[in-house]
Amino acid sequence: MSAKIIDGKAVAAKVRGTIRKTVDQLVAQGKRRPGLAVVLVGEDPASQVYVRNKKKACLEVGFADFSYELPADASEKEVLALIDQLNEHAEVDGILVQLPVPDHIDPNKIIERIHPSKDVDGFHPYNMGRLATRNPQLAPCTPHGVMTLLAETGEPIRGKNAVVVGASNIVGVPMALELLNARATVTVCHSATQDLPGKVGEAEILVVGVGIPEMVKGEWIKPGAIVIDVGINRLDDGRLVGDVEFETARERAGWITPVPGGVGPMTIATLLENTLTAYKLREAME
Ligand SMILES: Nc1nc(=O)c2c([nH]1)NC[C@@H]1CN(c3ccc(C(=O)N[C@@H](CCC(=O)O)C(=O)O)cc3)C=[N+]21
Repeated sequence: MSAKIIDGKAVAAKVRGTIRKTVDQLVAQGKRRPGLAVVLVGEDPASQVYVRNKKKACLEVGFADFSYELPADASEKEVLALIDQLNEHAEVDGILVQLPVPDHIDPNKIIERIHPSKDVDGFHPYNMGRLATRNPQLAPCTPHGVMTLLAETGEPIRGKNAVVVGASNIVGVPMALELLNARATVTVCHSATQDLPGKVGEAEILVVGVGIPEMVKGEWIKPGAIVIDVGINRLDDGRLVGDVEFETARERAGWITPVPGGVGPMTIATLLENTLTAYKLREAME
């Protein structure tokens, strides 16, 4: 058996098309465009690529782009002052500070300074709390994008054994909450987990986000499982691979996401969805 491929690039393009239509309608009604501010501190080459992709997607759907590039030695105070300014900015609906930030800046301070109604990353404790209490407003983009990909398979989630490998604030934990809210039975594995292969082997839905190239082996996977690979690892030879050993995993899985072209493009499409949600929230308040 060979798994069906979940084409994240295609699903993301479809989502962008829907957003584009909504924006066109807003503009036709004489309303302003949704606005997204992406803030990059420093010159990390990978971050520069991601930020460029976000700006491109933002313009493609007709959003206004308010982007800022600060030098690597910008102080925490300066970044916080910029966030204060963007929190007040009438035409900015979403604020995203690209992570990681340089070492002299505390990422938690940055995340908590963004007003929750403009927190399109969904990283603020307010938005994480809303997700944890089953009343999500702006949910973290990668896990929410994964839910869109799962919906695309047409396979039910309710009652399934879901295993999340990785327990980070931005992927594993919100992913577990999303799956729990969809009524899966959720196991979260991390670096202290015993018998990872055994746990993975019980997954009917497997989501892996650890940042270790090809760490989950194909032979661990339950035949027919849905495998979602959140990892994006650049190898020394330039190849881009996920956290799952793709070629062996696809022999056993029922569905699988590729890297690249799987979860990555969906994360950006979900960021645009969140920006539109933030716009609607603010417009209703005004
Ligand atoms: N505040 C913040 N929010 C983020 O959402 C955030 C962040 N910081 N820091 C870094 C990570 C990483 N991330 C990606 C988004 C899209 C792709 C993506 O589109 N990848 C393509 C191409 C990858 C490539 O060619 O390098 C793919 O997988 O097909 C990848 C990675 C968002 N992040």
